[in-house]
Amino acid sequence: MNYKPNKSDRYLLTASEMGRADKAAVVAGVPAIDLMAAAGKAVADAVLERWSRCSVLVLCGPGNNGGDGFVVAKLLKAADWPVRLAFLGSVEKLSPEAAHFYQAWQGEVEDYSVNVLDQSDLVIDAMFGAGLTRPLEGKARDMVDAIIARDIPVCAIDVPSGLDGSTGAALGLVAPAELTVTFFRKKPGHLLLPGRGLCGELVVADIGIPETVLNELNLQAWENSPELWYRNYPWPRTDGHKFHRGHALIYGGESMTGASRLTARGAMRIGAGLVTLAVPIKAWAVYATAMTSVMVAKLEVSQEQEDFEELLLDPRHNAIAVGPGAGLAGFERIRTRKIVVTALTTNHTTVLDADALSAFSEDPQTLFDAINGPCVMTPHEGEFARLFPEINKSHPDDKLTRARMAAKLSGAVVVLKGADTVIASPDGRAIINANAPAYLATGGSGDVLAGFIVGLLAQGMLPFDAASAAVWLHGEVGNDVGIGLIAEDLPEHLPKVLSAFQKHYFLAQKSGK
Ligand SMILES: NC(=O)C1=CN([C@@H]2O[C@H](COP(=O)(O)OP(=O)(O)OC[C@H]3O[C@@H](n4cnc5c(N)ncnc54)[C@H](O)[C@@H]3O)[C@@H](O)[C@H]2O)[C@@H](O)CC1
Ligand SMILES: Nc1ncnc2c1ncn2[C@@H]1O[C@H](COP(=O)(O)OP(=O)(O)O)[C@@H](O)[C@H]1O
Ligand SMILES: [K+]
Repeated sequence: MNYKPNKSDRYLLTASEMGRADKAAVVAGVPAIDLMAAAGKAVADAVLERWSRCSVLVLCGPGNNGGDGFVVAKLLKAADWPVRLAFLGSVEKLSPEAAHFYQAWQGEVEDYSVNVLDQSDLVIDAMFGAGLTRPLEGKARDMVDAIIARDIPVCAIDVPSGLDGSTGAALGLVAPAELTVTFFRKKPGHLLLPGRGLCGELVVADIGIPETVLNELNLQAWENSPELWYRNYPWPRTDGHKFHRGHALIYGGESMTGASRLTARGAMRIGAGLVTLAVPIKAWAVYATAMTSVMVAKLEVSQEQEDFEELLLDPRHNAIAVGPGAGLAGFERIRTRKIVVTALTTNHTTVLDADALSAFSEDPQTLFDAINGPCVMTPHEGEFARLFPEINKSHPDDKLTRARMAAKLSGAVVVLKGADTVIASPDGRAIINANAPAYLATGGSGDVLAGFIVGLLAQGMLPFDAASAAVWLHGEVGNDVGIGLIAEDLPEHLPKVLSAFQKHYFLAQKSGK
C-alpha cells in the first residue's frame, strides 16, 4: 500500500486551477522565474536519477512548458550530457520568464524539424503542457509522429504533449512518455484514461508554490486514498454488538443467483452486522443452501414487492442493495423496477447496480425522480450510456465531468466504474480511483463492490465516503490477489487488506505513531 499522510496531497488541479495556483503563488511573493527554475530543476533531477548519460534532445514549445525545457537543457549540459535543443515558436512571444531562460541557454537553437531526432537517445518533451487547447498540427504533429515511429524514449514535462491534463483525453496525436514530471499536484488527466497510460511513471515535484494557495481555489477533486475517508471508517467498537454494525438487505433475483450472493458475501466481509438476502420463493432453496452467515428471506409469488416492502418496515434494515442478478427478462424487469422504486420511495439508503439501472434504460427520469434519499449507483460504462445518453453526447471525452453531471442529474452518488473509476457526489465533489488492477475485469467483481458499499452504508458511513472506501479497498484486494483473481476471491481476501489498513490508519493513530 502506498500511504501519504495528508488529505490535501490528494487534490487534483485542472489546467485553469493550476494557472490560478501559479498566479496566487506569485502574489504570495514567489517570483514566476523561480517557479520555472524549480520546475526545470525537478525535471533535470528526475532524468539524471533514471537515465545514464546519453544524447538528449530538448523540444521546446512556444509557451511556459517550453520555458521549463530551456532550464532542463542548461542543467543537463552542466551535468556534462550531450544536449541539443529545438524551439517551436518565436522569441518575441515568450513570457518574460521563458525568454529569460531562452537567453540563459546559450547553446545552439536548432530548427524544429524531424531531422533533429537523428542520433537522439532521449527526448525531453517541453512542447505543450497545460496550455494546449487543440490537437497538435503541422510541425508539432510531424515531430510526435516521428518520435513514435522511431520509438525514442520520452520524458514529458507536466503532461505528454497532445494530452489534455484536465480530462485525460488525447486531443489528437500524443507522444507517450516513460516518465512525466508534473508540478505541485497531480492533474485529473494523469489518472484518467487514456492519459494515465500515456504518462508512464509520474513524479510530482514541489516547485515552491505555497500550500496556502490551495485555500483560495475551492478544489473539489481528489485522488482516492484513505486520507480522504479513514476518519469516518466504521471500526468495530469494543462495546459493540452485531446490531451496532447495521443490517444490509439485498434483493436476489430468480435465475442469476450468484450475483447477489457475491454482493451479500461482500457486505458480510466488510463488516455489516447482519445481511439478509430477500429472494423470490422459487429460488429460495438455492440461496438457502448456498449461504450460511447470510440470512435468506422469502418473497411470495406475485407479492414480492409487498413482502419486500414489509421487510423495509423493519427499521433495522438500514441499507439496501438492488441490482446484481435482479433480472431484466420479461416479467423480471417489471419486478426489478418495483423493488427499486419501493426501496427508494421509502427513503432507505440504497445501492443501485447492474439490472436495477438497466431496468430504467427506457425512462431514466422515472428512476431519478424516485431518488430522494441517500443513494449510490454503480454503473459501468454500458449502464451509464443507457441512463445518461445526453451527458455522454455533450462530454464524450471527460469522465470526471460525466460522473459529476450524472450525480447532479440523478441525485445519487455515482460510481462510474472502470480502471479509472470516478466517484461523484451531487454536491460537486469527485474522487478518481487509480489503484485498481486489470485483474478486476472479471465477471462478478462489480457485484462484490456493490456488497462492499452496502456493507459500509449499513455501518453508518455516508454514501460518498462509503463508495470511495469500498472502491479503494476493492482495488487493494485486487492487487493483493493478483493475476488469476476471480470474484469469489474478493470477499475472502478482504480481511488481509483490512488488517493492513487498520494497522496503519487506526491502530497507529491510536497509539500516536
Ligand atoms: N505553476 C505553474 O503553472 C507553472 C507552469 N509551468 C509550465 O508552464 C506550462 C503552461 O504554460 P502555458 O500556459 O504557457 O502553456 P503551454 O506551454 O502548454 O503552451 C501554450 C502555448 O501554445 C499555444 N498552443 C496551444 N495549443 C496549440 C496547438 N495545438 N498548436 C500550436 N500552438 C498551440 C498557445 O497559444 C500558447 O502560446 C505548464 O505545463 C508547465 O510546464 C512551469 O513553468 C512552472 C510553474
Ligand atoms: N481494466 C480494469 N482495471 C481495473 N479495474 C477494472 C477494470 N475493468 C473493470 N474493473 C473494475 O471491476 C469491476 C467490474 O464491475 P462490473 O463491470 O459491474 O462487472 P460485473 O457485472 O461482472 O460484476 C468494477 O469495479 C470496475 O471498476
Ligand atoms: K509536455
